[in-house]
Amino acid sequence: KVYEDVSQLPGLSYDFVVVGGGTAGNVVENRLTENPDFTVLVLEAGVSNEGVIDSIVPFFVTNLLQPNIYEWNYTTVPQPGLNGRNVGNPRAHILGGCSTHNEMGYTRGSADDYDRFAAVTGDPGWSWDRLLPYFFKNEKWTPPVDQHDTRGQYNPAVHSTNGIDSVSLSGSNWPIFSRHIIEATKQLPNDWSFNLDMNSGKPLGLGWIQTTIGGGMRSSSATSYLGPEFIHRKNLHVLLHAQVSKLADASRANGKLSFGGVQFLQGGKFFTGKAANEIILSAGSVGTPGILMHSGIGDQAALTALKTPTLLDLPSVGQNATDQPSVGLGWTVNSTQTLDSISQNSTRFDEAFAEWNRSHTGPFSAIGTTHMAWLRLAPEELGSNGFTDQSAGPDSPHIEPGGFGAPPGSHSIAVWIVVLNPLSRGSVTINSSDPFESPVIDVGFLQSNIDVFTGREAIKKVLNFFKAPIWRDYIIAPIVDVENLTDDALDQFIRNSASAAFHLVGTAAMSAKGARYGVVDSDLRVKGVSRLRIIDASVFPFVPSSHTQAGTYAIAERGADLVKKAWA
Ligand SMILES: Cc1cc2nc3c(=O)[nH]c(=O)nc-3n(C[C@H](O)[C@H](O)[C@H](O)COP(=O)(O)OP(=O)(O)OC[C@H]3O[C@@H](n4cnc5c(N)ncnc54)[C@H](O)[C@@H]3O)c2cc1C
Repeated sequence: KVYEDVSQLPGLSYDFVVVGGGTAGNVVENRLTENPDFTVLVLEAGVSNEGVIDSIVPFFVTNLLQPNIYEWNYTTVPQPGLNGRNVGNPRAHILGGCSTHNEMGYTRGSADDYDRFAAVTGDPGWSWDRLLPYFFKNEKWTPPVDQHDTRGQYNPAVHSTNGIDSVSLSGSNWPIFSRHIIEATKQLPNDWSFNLDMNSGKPLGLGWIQTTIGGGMRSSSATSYLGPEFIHRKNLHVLLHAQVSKLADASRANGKLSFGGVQFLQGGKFFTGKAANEIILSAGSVGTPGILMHSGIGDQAALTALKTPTLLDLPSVGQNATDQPSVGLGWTVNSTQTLDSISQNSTRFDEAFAEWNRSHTGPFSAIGTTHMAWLRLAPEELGSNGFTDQSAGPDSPHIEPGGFGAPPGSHSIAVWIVVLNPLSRGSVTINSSDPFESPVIDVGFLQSNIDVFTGREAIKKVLNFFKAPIWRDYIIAPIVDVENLTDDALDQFIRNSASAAFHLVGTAAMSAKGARYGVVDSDLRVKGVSRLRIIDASVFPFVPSSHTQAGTYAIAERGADLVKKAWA
């Protein structure tokens, strides 16, 4: 059951306390409470997702990214690589976490990505082959809401219809634009081959977008893992408006640190949720390292400077922060079949909303993006410029010219270009001993020249894509003309316009047991602490060459299994 007030809870002593009812947290709590003998308390700082229309209607996705109560409203520190600009770093403050406000793209990444996880942790359980069953446990492949013929748009063999979180092809495509896109893959088969399914472990090429949408509505970890068939379990208690300040009741047994509970604030008062078995941090790539540091787990020198007593010197906490820089390009087009024809026209907007209210169909049932593409730079392109390949392997893309179709203005199309495997790293740290102060988020964007080079080559590839003959009568003009810029000018364009893809990971990264770096071991246990695990996107050792929710779900499914087995 979901509770709004701590006084409604039957008590504060549980077998497990999960911090954060977000994307990963809700998977963990669902799977743990499959065992009726386990009691689970979930502490979520944010608000309820019930009835939040901007979260339910896929077309309204960007409304949630404005400063509002559903957001922690973070920005990064000024980024030298972005000529001193800071960029937004949205994090959801609502049940379901970022799965309740993200852009719903469902992309797993490459098999190489996860095989690299297995290699750096020394645990084959994180390899693609061993994680695929966990992707399947999460995914409930669902027909698109318009029931269109999906043959030739995905490969059923790499999907599961038995999971919990709905994934579907778009229920509203833009036929003219889509025809052009697919024709362009035929005209440029070498660089832009068609890929039937980007979620097979081999994502290279261009294919139809898959999204976490079911029946024309967003499927989040809150609507799926806490759906009606689960939320009434007697052993599952989810408390909203409960912001965790730190781990509590520290003790040492056999030289190992452990915590008996979690301190949280609600309605101006502090409480402690007690965990007899384990505490699981699922507060995300910003929240989790912050809670660790405020609990005295982190770099000793930094904690001492803030007069926070160090209980465990673990310098990797908050380091290795990785997000993907992204730039947008747009073109005005010779077509009225563009999103702005709805978003800028109140009559058509009202019609589309009425259709969605009637049947959850029509343009509001989808996000407006039709396709995604995943490309590699040639090894010799990197080598001749003195760079080393940062991708996880030969089937992994370096760049995503994704999000084809979203409009920046009137009768126009846009492409978002993402540098998928940045070499630059940043950090999430604290500069106050007050746990309710915002953490310091530094995404370290474009500090490494290879990241700027990759962005520049990506832009050139996208410009070439729109030179395919099929676009001749469709594209009118670029919104910002970067065609004839020198490389130096293009680099400045990137530094002046890049923002984040919002795929922050790695701030509590896994490493091999015994490694002298990293925050959790390959069983997701915090190194040097007993009965404390981290299960969220912060444990990724590298950002996958994709968006991050599918990987987060798979990690959470396996993480929950590890916990269940430990306490079986
Ligand atoms: C705007 C945006 C768009 C995105 N689009 C996509 C996309 O299209 N496709 C994709 O694959 N990925 C996307 N992502 C990334 C993806 O959604 C995230 O990587 C993933 O959801 C992270 O899951 P998580 O469980 O680690 O954290 P979250 O889902 O953020 O969960 C953390 C939860 O912990 C809570 N919390 C934090 N601190 C505390 C505290 N102290 N006390 C109590 N509770 C706390 C938060 O409120 C939150 O509910 C997007 C992300 C953003 C922000």
